[in-house]
Amino acid sequence: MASKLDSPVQTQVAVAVFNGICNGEYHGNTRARPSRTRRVFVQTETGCVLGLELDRNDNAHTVKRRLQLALNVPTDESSLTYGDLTLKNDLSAIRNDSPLLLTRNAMHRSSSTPCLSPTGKTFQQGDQSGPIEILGCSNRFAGTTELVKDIIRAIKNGVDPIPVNSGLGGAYYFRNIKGENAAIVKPTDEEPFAPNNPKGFVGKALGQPGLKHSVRVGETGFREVAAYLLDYGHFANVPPTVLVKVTHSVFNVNDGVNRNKHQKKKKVSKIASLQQFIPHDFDASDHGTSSFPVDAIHRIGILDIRIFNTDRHAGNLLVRKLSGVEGFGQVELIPIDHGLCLPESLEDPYFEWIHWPQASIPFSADELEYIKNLDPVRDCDMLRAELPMIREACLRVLVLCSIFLQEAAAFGLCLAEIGEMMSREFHGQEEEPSELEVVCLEAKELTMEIDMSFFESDEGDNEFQFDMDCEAAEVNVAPKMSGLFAKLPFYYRSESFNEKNLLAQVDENLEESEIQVDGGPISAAVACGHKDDWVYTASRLSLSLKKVNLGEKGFHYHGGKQKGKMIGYSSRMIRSANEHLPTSTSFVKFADMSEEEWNLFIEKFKELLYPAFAKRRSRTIVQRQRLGTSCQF
Ligand SMILES: Nc1ncnc2c1ncn2[C@@H]1O[C@H](COP(=O)(O)OP(=O)(O)OP(=O)(O)O)[C@@H](O)[C@H]1O
Repeated sequence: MASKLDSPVQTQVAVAVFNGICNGEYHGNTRARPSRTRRVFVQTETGCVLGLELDRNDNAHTVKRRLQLALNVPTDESSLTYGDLTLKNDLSAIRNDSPLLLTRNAMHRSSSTPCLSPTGKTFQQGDQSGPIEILGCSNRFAGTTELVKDIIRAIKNGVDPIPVNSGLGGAYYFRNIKGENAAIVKPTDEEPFAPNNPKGFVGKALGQPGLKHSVRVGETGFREVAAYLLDYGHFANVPPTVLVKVTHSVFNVNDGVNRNKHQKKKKVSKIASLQQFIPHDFDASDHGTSSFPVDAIHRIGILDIRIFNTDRHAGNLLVRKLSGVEGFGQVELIPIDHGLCLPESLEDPYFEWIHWPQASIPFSADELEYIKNLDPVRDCDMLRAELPMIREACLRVLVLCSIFLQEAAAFGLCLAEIGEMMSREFHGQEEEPSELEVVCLEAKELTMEIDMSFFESDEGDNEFQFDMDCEAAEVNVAPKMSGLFAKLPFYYRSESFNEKNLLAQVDENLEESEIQVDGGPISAAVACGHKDDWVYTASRLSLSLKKVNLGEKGFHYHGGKQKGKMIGYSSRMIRSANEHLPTSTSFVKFADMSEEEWNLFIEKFKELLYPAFAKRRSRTIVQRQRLGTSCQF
């Protein structure tokens, strides 16, 4: 079959239930769907959305055959994916209203065949379904249904959406019948670097690593929804957010040479996040932060830590002045833009609040209670049910960060300390793993069986691979290691990289390190009740450092693969979906662990946390002593 993939996306055609059009069964949105069918939305890597009804007898092959008709691409040249799953045959895991991604296989992707896009005239018609459809039917979205109805009424009355100028991605204010902003809609194919980004940030296909390497292009939308769903009880004030299929002519479609040619003429359908518009006065970058309530910052910070937010800059905190006598001078904070949370592996997070004084004030009793009651396992189950396309690796980040938060808060660390432990430090061009990452590296080593033959130096590369047992290298290594060692918990550090000395150092440090817990100074070891674990941990130091390459370009962690075998395949096939992510930017990955390894890893992770917290606490005390009393609250 002759593929016509070399034509760029000329129209981003929404084909409502196009199989219905093909077989003459489609009767618009009013058709009662037989219970055995499910509707899915197939999104091509260029952002085109095709509605499709699945019959009970359908399998991946029959679906691809139907897509072949629409897109004129041979079925063996494309893959159909659903979150972590590459659909080979069975479609039973697919839920109603799910978005699937159709991508061309790598060998068929070249600059001369750039796009999967509908070709036949049959498919070049407007969407016959509603202008906005919520994907998923959970009662958690009940509040948003009215909002969507208001917007649909406005659209039908000619109140068009308005493009938002700020931000890097495509975004649109959808309005109510009075012309007031009611929601902000962000199409997934208009994100930064996505094919239809209207602001010039293009160049990647959906599913490829995006602005943040561990968040794929086209996958910020469900993250926005995840943040809302995780914000139980509206604790952090995330505005209601849903995933929608939305059809309108306002959206941007890049068209190669004739960019945006059809933008104003054609209705196109997109998968997008839709978030309630919250009227506000400014954002946190426009205003001094001293008036920001402590509890609002704590609540937003707690959310940011749970979801490992990599994008909490001041522009993503809206500020609303409270009116009335009681509210005079007070403000409300509204956190927005959670598209870069829950990365597939640990990155460098960004927490604007980290140096705000409010973040150094201890958590209140209510906040501690909220943190204690978090249940990451339940959170994952909820997200799997509501957002079945979410990747398992993202859920592992959620679990890890929730545990980290719970243990840190129970230990007595404040928000700023927890945020600092999660943040990387940069020395010149070099990026160092965060304290959290160092703990993860160690926990991973304790979890995995080490194949010593893995440790080989990279020939022809300037990077130095640290080998703790190589005494000859000690003198040279020490200066280079100082950066990492500064980050390592003190029980790891030793001048001579010798296990015996390490243990001695551990004991010495244990004696020296007195920390304040509940008002009284006690030794870190006693406070944590983990002294034996510490000794064990120190004896394993060599293992964790051996996989950290040090060189002029910084640290590179080589985890996951062992010589002669691949470790960590889970039954859910999550690793295969992770292959496109560049390794250089992540020190720690979770996708390459099997269920068993993951569970063991979490156990080890928990064991290692207390000494790391004690170390952080002692650093904080030293910092405060240096700064004097002016910083005390
Ligand atoms: N829920 C909301 N209510 C009111 N205004 C909003 C809301 N969400 C976003 N905005 C406004 O729209 C602008 C762009 O939104 P947003 O920052 O989410 O887009 P973005 O393209 O992801 O931006 P960035 O490049 O900063 O990541 C914001 O600066 C803010 O002014």
